[in-house]
Amino acid sequence: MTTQARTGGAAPRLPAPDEPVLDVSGLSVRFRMRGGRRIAAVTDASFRLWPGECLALVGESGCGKSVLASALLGLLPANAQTAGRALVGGLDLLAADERTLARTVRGRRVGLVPQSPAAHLTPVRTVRSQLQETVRELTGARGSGLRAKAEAAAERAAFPADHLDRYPHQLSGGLAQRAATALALVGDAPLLLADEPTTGLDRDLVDRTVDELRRHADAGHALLMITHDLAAAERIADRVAVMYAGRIVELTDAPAFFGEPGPRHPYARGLLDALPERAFTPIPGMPPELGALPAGCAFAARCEHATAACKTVPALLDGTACHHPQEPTRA
Ligand SMILES: Nc1ncnc2c1ncn2[C@@H]1O[C@H](COP(=O)(O)OP(=O)(O)OP(=O)(O)O)[C@@H](O)[C@H]1O
Ligand code: NI
Repeated sequence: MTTQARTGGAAPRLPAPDEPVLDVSGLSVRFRMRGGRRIAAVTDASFRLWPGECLALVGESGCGKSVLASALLGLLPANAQTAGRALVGGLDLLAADERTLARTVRGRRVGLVPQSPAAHLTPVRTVRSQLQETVRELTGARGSGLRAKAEAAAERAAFPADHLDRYPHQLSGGLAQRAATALALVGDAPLLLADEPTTGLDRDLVDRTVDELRRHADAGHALLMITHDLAAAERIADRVAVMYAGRIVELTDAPAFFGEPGPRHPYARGLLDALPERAFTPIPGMPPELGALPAGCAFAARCEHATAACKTVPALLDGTACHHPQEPTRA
């Protein structure tokens, strides 16, 4: 499915600096499976995103990051059930019907750099043609302005001009990624969701893409950046949200997270300590199945600090959902 809207008109204005661009509360997503099994992909996520802010959403593969983003765009499959609220400019994205999502949300209020760009590009059309169509739909540009705007969009995402006449199957993963980023920036949506926007790029291009996304945020847009790449997160983010088994377990300022005093949730500490440039010590054990979550804290089975208290689910208090938040001890 294309994530760009299909009708003409100007992009919505950016909200005032004192209004959140996105206000998510109690967002949960369940997948109903055959045999009555339910997968708890996202549970009770609450956060706000402000104009000009980048929030990096990090966590191991399968913890629910992409499902959270898909829920905001109404892109979940039919067996998904959502609960909670996600307000953008007064509209609850979780309650909006498909027509509203297609006409006013995707590409306009909320842009998406999808996790699998190749699957989101139209296979039978060149990158130039897709960019021009998106520019026409989302900005109303016509005639010669169209070509120039499409080329400028490509340039912003470091997509080489001499590859614009290629078809998606003629692109490497990294080039498809950049084409998807270019498409996502066109509508100038107040909120941009970037799901692993640097996958398949070498370090220079990671930095270039991240810096372009940072400029996009600095221009007043809100950016939710989903990534495995903690170095990229450190480079771009104002705040960091750590997800574990479908829940946000830590939500804190990026400098405090990556520097001093460091994360307070033992899982978040473990994520950082697993980095080669840090302790290079992986967290022992595996995350639980989202179809069979334990009662209580989902991290307890892997946590050296776990006690009987961890048999209940900890609330997110002061940015950490843990019964034993770690106090700063780093040297
Ligand atoms: N359509 C679906 N039906 C059932 N389960 C699903 C569906 N889509 C996703 N899931 C499950 O939801 C969980 C969260 O998936 P999600 O794609 O959000 O993970 P992620 O954090 O984005 O991982 P990655 O970093 O690998 O992209 C996974 O356990 C996944 O198997
Ligand atoms: Ni994902």
